[in-house]
This record gives sequence, C-alpha cells and structure tokens, in this order.
Amino acid sequence: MSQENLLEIKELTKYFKVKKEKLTAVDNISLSIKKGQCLGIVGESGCGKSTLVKMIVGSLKPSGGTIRLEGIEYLNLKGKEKRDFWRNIQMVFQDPISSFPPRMKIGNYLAEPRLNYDKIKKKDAISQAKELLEMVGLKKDFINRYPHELSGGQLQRVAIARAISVSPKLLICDEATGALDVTIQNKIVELIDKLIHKEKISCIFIGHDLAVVGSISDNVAVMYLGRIVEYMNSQMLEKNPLHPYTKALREAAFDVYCNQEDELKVLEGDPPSPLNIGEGCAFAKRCSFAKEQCFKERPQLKEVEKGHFVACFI
Ligand SMILES: Nc1ncnc2c1ncn2[C@@H]1O[C@H](COP(=O)(O)OP(=O)(O)OP(=O)(O)O)[C@@H](O)[C@H]1O
Repeated sequence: MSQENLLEIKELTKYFKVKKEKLTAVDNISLSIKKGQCLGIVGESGCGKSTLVKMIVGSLKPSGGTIRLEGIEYLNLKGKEKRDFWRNIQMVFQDPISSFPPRMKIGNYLAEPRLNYDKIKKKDAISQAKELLEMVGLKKDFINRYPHELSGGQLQRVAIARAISVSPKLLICDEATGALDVTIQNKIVELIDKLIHKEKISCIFIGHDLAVVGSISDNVAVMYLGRIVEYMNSQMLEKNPLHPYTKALREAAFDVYCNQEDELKVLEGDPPSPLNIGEGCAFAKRCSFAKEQCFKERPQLKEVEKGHFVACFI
C-alpha cells in the first residue's frame, strides 16, 4: 500500500441476483484516493455509483474484492474497533430533509456525533455546534431551530457540518447537490471544496453532472454500466477527455466547459441492461466511432498518458 493513499479499492465487484439472473452492478473496480484529495465519480443513473458507495460505507457486502482505509480492511472489523472506526468515513446525502429527525433541534443534531464518539459534555458539544454552524456560513442561533425552519441549502450546510464534526478522514458526498437549485448547488460545492482543503479531508464526490464533479475533484472516474471507462485528473477532463462516453457527458455539461451558445448535445439511447452486458464494449451500441472489435471484445482500462486511463479501442 502506498504511503500516500488513504483509500484503496481493489477488484471490487457486486452482483445482485434478479429472478435467477446475475445483475452486475459494480464490475471489478480498482481505485485509490490520496490523502487530502477529492475523487469525483460520474456516470448516468444506474451505472453503479450508489452500489459502490454502499460497499465503501459497509451497508452492502461486496461480492468480491477488497477495500482498505490506511491499509486496514475495515469491513472485517468487529466490536469496539468497528465502532471507533466509522467516524473516519462520513457521508452527505442528496436529500437533506430525509436525513434529519424532524423533532430534533439543529444544535442537538450537530452535537450528537461528538457526544456518541467522544463522550464530551453536552455544553461543550453545543458550543462546538455553534462553531460548526459559523464554519458552514450559518448563524449560531440556528442551534435552536428545527429542520423544517431551514431551507434545503441551509439543511445541506448543517448536514456537511455534522459530517465534519468528528474530523473524518474521508467525506463521501453522494449527489449532495443534486436536489438543490443551481445557484445554491454552486455555493454548496464551494463550501465542500473549502472545508476539505481546510480540514485536509479526502473526499469522494459523486454526481451525474460532469461539470459539477469536475469543478471540485482532483481526479475523476467515469463509470459506465458498473465499470470505470476513463480515469484522469480534472485538467485532462477539461482539455483532453478520450472516451467517447466522457466526451458525450462533457458536451452535455455545456454550462462550464462549452460556450453557452453551442447547441446542447444529448447522449442518445439507453445503456444496455446490466443483466445482459454481452461480450463487447458496453458503450458500443451508443458509440458513433464503434468498429467491429468493439462489439466482440471488452476493452480493458489502460494508461495512455501518465495518470490517464481509458477503456476504449479507439
Ligand atoms: N438491491 C438491488 N437489487 C437488484 N439490483 C440492484 C439493487 N441495487 C441496485 N441494483 C441495480 O444495480 C445497478 C446499479 O445501481 P446503482 O443504484 O448503484 O446506480 P447509480 O449509478 O447509483 O444510479 P442513480 O444515480 O440513479 O442512483 C442498477 O441496474 C440497479 O437497478
């Protein structure tokens, strides 16, 4: 294990049994995240993003492969070690309101993780809650409010504050801005960006919008039907994406990368069923460059320049 890597995922796979058939949701994925870096994961609905995250946070058991944080295969931990471990990985979800207990004041909600993990005094936890609120750009007196008294964007700030309250090593944002309108979305992305750098937290930022994901991430993995089809840093994503699928996503993300006057190109067709991916490249049927080989053989992820990996024969 490299000294610098915080998270290492090796050959991770998840199958589901659907009516006696095997559905491949995550197919042999290997990834690593360095300390303090943000990895973006992008792909259309159904490509396996949530399944991948559920395995990282221990809510789904992998069918194969390993996940290590600082070298520890943490999914096998038991008892106190397991309890203590989980503060290291915190999540922010898409829908802020559903993750809040409606009758719990914001102050108590923010104080709860420190009370549980560190057994600090309630008075100290509430005072830290006020600091956390200020850190995420909210007023201290929000501690006395209930979730329904806050907007979606404000609630998402509180969710982020709670996630960082226990000084995690890895913050996972699963479509964390997806339910917010665009101006609020940008502010939340800026906030996450500022906090992960200030607190030196590594981050996995998941979304279906390449522009949003690219704007916060150091490296981006593009997923298609359970596999990574391209992995590169955000400069390569902006200047030289190579996989036809990444290019199509990039063109669709016109607001950041393209001239707003350009015609918006939409990716046509649906991905094939994960029950029946077939032999060839899973993207071949939607790819305007596909040649005979693409329908017969599965392209493997290969390094084409330093740090830039692509699974494509073209
Ligand atoms: N519990 C399950 N049982 C059977 N199939 C599942 C299960 N969970 C997910 N899947 C299937 O696995 C594939 C990947 O789903 P997943 O939710 O990981 O995709 P996603 O990229 O997160 O999509 P979205 O952006 O819509 O959340 C899909 O085909 C989905 O239908």
